[in-house]
Amino acid sequence: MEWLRALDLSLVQLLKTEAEKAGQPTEPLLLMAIALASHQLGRGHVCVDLATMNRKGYDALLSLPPENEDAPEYRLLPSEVLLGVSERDWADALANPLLVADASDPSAPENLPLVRDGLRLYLRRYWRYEQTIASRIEQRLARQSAIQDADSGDTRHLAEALERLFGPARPDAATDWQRVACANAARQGFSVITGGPGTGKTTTVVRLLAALQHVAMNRTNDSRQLIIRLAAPTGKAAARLNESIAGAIDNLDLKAFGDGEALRQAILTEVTTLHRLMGSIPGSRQFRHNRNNPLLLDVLVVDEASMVDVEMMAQVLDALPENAQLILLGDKDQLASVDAGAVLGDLCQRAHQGRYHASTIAWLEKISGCPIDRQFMDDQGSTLDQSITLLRHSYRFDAQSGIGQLAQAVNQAGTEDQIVAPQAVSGLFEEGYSDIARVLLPPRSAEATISAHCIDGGARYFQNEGRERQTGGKTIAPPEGYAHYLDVMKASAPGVGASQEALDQWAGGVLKAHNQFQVLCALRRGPFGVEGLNQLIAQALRDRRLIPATEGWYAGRPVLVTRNDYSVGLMNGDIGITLSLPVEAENGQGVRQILRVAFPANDGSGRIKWVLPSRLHAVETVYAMTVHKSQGSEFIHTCLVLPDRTNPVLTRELVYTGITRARHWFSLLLPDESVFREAIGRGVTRTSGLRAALEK
Ligand SMILES: Nc1ncnc2c1ncn2[C@@H]1O[C@H](COP(=O)(O)OP(=O)(O)OP(=O)(O)O)[C@@H](O)[C@H]1O
Repeated sequence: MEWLRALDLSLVQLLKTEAEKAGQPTEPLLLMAIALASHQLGRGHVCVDLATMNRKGYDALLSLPPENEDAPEYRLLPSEVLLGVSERDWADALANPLLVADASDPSAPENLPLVRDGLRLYLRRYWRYEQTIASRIEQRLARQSAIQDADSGDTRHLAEALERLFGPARPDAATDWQRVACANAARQGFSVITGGPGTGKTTTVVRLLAALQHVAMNRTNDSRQLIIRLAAPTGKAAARLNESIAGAIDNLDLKAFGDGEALRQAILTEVTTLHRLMGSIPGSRQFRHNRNNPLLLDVLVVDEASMVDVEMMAQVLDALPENAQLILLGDKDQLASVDAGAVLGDLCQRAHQGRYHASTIAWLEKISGCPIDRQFMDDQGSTLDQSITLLRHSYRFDAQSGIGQLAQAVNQAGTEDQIVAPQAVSGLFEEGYSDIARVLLPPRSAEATISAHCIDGGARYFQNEGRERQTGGKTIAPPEGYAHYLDVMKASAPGVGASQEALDQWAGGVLKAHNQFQVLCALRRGPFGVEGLNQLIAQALRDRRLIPATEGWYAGRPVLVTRNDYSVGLMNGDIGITLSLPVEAENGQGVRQILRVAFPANDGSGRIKWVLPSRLHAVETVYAMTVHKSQGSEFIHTCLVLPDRTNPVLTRELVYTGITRARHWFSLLLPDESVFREAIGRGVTRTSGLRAALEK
């Protein structure tokens, strides 16, 4: 069983030895279950659901074969090894009191390495994370707030704030889900606001914060300003939110509030990363803030929550003060976290159905002033369902936007009810949208086609070569490729003795130009993976003399930080560009060039952080990056390259996440159309018991 990792096998060996030492024999089937639980964790599943083991398609759920293009043909796949093993057999094998605790048995020891819940088998640590998340969310949902009483002073102030922020109520108009989301999130200690790109999550949260501050600052007996903190899982996502929040706060019309400017100041908040917020301790999985040392805040907003794994989510929930409010923002349809769990996806599984109780609808209609269609009513809905609001209208992508249409169609393709057939999604590329293009790579000249596209942006593949495109009254510049930032870098390079300000301005311009284009791909290895594409694109740039013919560090090299590095203040996912600065030679004769890597400071200030290449230990060249790594980022022109063969990594969520990284242009490069169709027909199912735990 070559598909098991060394890590899985050593865990099995360790537990087998321990059990044998204690005189408890271990059944081969139990060892297999442990190996599978460990293997699945490595693939992002919080546990293994043994009840699904013999089902068709299980090998794919196990992500087999793995993404390595050269993966050997396995002699025996799990479905073959386990042929004929029944649920009864698994249940018998798990009955091992030395290794496996039964979650339904309150007297089971709390130090056993494994926990079973029915036929779901967990490594204990992950079981604990899931339980912590479920119980902390439940506690928050059970807490009554004054706002839930429709006649309280707080509720009157909330309705008043919504009216001032959104205008007079219009019970005859279509539902304004942003307004409903504000009301819904304000009424409880835990809430989720989810929606696709441009549906107004940031706009909504800024209004929500203004409404919450207005309520808090107008309490008669305990008036005070709330301590609000905003956080995102990566530095890049935090930086993007910092920018969009600052813009949304500036644009907020607060004239209707007597104390408008004070309110604006009260919601001005810097976005930080979750790691910084929690106080990471070098070399430890623990944070300074935990249950015994809670965070000092009243409201915590976590953006890009789809990227938060179970471990981080459990630690954040544990460190929240009891009375604080937690608001998760994110796109439920995006790829889940790199590490185990799919918390946002699990929580929002039924978001599109609403499932609001009649009492919830009555309250929301009264406070928000918006009518809510009865199709969203269901008295059988869970308490969790009441806390979730889905924003359903994209303000960024209108009906003319191919990116918006494509993202929506991909999302709906291959779902149980097959709203859109995968073929119909491919058909969108032929329907005359000006912002999307598909390039079928000819087998003999695939490399040359990719190279040319990445250098000049492939405007020729877009309608009217991408010229004179108007959106929202603005003209959009045609799509660029990597030649653009390299041109900007050379054309605006400062001379010797340039001031720090001039250098920063130059670097800022180059970084902005670099953000015009990014190649994304699904895999790491192979000619269509990060490694192959990085080499191909770098070579093409060298051949055109756009970058020097040197390996290692050179002017123009874009790098991606792959690990948080607190000593230089860089976070996983940060992108910097290597620049060559002219300095006077020490002997005063002539000029020499020194290399520095310029990163955006990522604090919304627009400042530049200059780092010596030798101080960067975990970076890689980033002409191409995986879609996974691109989460939380956005590029003006995003180019997604798919491989020539299908692979379990290629899923609907991956394609959707890739498309939604594009702001104005999206191009899809692929050797084989069927790979795209198969990818969007395959959804990611991450096994977890979170939803079940919350609905018990
Ligand atoms: N109610 C609205 N009316 C008009 N324009 C709006 C409204 N809500 C949002 N917008 C505009 O739509 C764009 C996207 O909004 P916003 O950035 O809040 O969305 P988002 O969901 O946070 O996007 P992202 O995909 O970046 O996460 C912005 O330009 C914003 O000004």
